[in-house]
Amino acid sequence: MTTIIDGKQLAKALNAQTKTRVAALAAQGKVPGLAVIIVGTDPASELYVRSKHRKAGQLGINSIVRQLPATISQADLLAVVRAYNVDPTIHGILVQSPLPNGLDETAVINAIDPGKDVDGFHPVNVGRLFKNLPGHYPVSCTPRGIMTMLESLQTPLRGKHAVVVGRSNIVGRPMAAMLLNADMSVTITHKYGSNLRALTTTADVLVVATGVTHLIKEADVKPGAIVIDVGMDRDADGKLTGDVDFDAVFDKVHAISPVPGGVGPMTIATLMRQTVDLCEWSDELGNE
Ligand SMILES: Nc1nc(=O)c2c([nH]1)NC[C@@H]1CN(c3ccc(C(=O)N[C@@H](CCC(=O)O)C(=O)O)cc3)C=[N+]21
Repeated sequence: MTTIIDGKQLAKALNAQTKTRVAALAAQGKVPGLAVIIVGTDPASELYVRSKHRKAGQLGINSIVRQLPATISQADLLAVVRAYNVDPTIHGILVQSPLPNGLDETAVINAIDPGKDVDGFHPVNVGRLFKNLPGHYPVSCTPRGIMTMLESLQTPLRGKHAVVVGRSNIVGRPMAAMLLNADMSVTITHKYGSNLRALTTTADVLVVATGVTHLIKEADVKPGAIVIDVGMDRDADGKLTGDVDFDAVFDKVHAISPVPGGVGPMTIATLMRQTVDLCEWSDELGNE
């Protein structure tokens, strides 16, 4: 029997824990604060930002959405970020990606206080993750949520082989680091890999984040594998689907995450969790 890794259900459980932690902080007079900066009016970005804002409200997190015009200058955008850096009511700052053309996303990420970097995109936090440093720091929410999904299976990861298909800064690279930190052997490839199938068929854990609809078919997976689909693609009918042909691989694998209802809800739940983490850590991180 194949296990469907139900991201919606896992997100619900995680959000319940987060809500309890928010209540405990409230008893100390603390309210976690999240500032979401969105530049321009891209409908998909507005949709994501709205769902984060709604979830934060449900959990008792103080979420501020700051929508700025696409015509804003780089200097003015940096000034907005810096103002949140020194705002004691804000514990997490998120700049919705992608930024409109003409704005330098790297410079904006670099301007975020690493102690308020709720996306885990700042190079200081990326460096900590890649060095597997001890201590408290934020990491990228999608791969952190995927680690929670893998833990829910209660299958030992140590010594097993993970293959990550995708090398983005948001998913592929930090995912590989987290799996390596979990004592797995890790192979990173991407949609240009000419030997893709030779690699993916050796994966005990296969994480696919390419944006290529149904890139992974039945012949591309190892029997009994755990498959995590990070794709958010539209099929010919405009329906949301993943990078894995779910129906084709289903009977062959041990466990698989669906799209929708898999990684997406866990990304948002992990963002909420990490906002509360940053609030709890704020004394030691020196931003209060
Ligand atoms: N600074 C920044 N941080 C982000 O975390 C970030 C970002 N920029 N830019 C865009 C991506 C995308 N993203 C998603 C989160 C949840 C779902 C999600 O919950 N999806 C639902 C389906 C939603 C639908 O039906 O369209 C699901 O998979 O079940 C999707 C996409 C966060 N992102």
